[in-house]
Amino acid sequence: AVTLWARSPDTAAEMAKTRENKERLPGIELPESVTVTSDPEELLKADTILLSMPAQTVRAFVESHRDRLDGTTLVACCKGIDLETLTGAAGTVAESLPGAVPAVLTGPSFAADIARGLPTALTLACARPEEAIRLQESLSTPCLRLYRTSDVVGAELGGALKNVIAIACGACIGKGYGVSARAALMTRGFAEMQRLAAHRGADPVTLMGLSGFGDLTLTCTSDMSRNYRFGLAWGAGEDFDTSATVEGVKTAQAVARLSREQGIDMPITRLVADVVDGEIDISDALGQLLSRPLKEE
Ligand SMILES: NC(=O)C1=CN([C@@H]2O[C@H](COP(=O)(O)OP(=O)(O)OC[C@H]3O[C@@H](n4cnc5c(N)ncnc54)[C@H](OP(=O)(O)O)[C@@H]3O)[C@@H](O)[C@H]2O)C=CC1
Ligand SMILES: O=C(CO)COP(=O)(O)O
Repeated sequence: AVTLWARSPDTAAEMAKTRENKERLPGIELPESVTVTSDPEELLKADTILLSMPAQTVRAFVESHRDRLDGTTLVACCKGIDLETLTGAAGTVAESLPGAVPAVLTGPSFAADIARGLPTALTLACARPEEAIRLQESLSTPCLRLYRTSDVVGAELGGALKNVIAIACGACIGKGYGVSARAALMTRGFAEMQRLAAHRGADPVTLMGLSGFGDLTLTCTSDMSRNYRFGLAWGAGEDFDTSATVEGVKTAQAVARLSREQGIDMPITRLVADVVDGEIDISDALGQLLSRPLKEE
């Protein structure tokens, strides 16, 4: 049985009545088998909980429901790095809930595509082999093919870091710099992702898979992506809906801090953070990238 827990009783009641989330996923009917609730005690009944919320909200959520979540398998579906602790959601779960099993579900996928039953392939990461197999089997469907890895750190970082590069790519296109420049940003952005992941002990192979290269490709080239669209609007000097979840903004700030503190070369990510912080504009950021000393690839 699947239960959809919403934090707001009004939202849960509306979804239970209309079988739709008009704000978040309009036009998609909830399957009959899904029960909707806002009762936190329902969390106690679950053997597996998928955390589908913005990355910056996970820590407070986990802490406020600590007693209801400890001992459960928690699958992080969010893609971001916590601005205060500089960890991803699985890292937050591991630190806050010693009895829980952290896992990650990530990879190239728009919610609207999955909800429509379009074919999708994702990465399921869990350090415990038996639990990884259980999750892979129970979350796969005829349209949703899950690949398995034990590299939680690598899977989590790929999904978080690509959002920052997607903002840069959107800005590049929005500013009119062209698709060749975007290909350069994607490739050199991927090099930054690999560098940080290696520093964190991730397997480079994970980054080359769905959760890294796969999601980078999707997010940097599709205007279904909020991170990419945010960058597009930024580059074009247009307004963007501030209520939209654009994970790459805070993740850029978090990762820029991490790269400075740990001495990891991540020029694109740092410049996205500088532009977010209003320290430089996009043309200056490009100028800085192009004027760096020439080096080996
Ligand atoms: N949308 C997509 O296509 C994909 C999204 N993701 C990732 O999933 C994560 C969530 O994104 P998405 O669902 O699109 O974002 P949305 O902004 O559409 O929805 C956020 C959800 O989180 C809930 N929420 C917000 N704050 C809290 C909180 N403090 N405690 C509990 N629940 C909260 C919201 O509830 P409420 O409605 O009450 O505000 C809502 O249900 C992000 O990290 C994103 O990168 C990953 C792959 C695809
Ligand atoms: O992660 C995603 C696609 O895999 C969703 O991207 P956005 O959060 O940029 O919309």
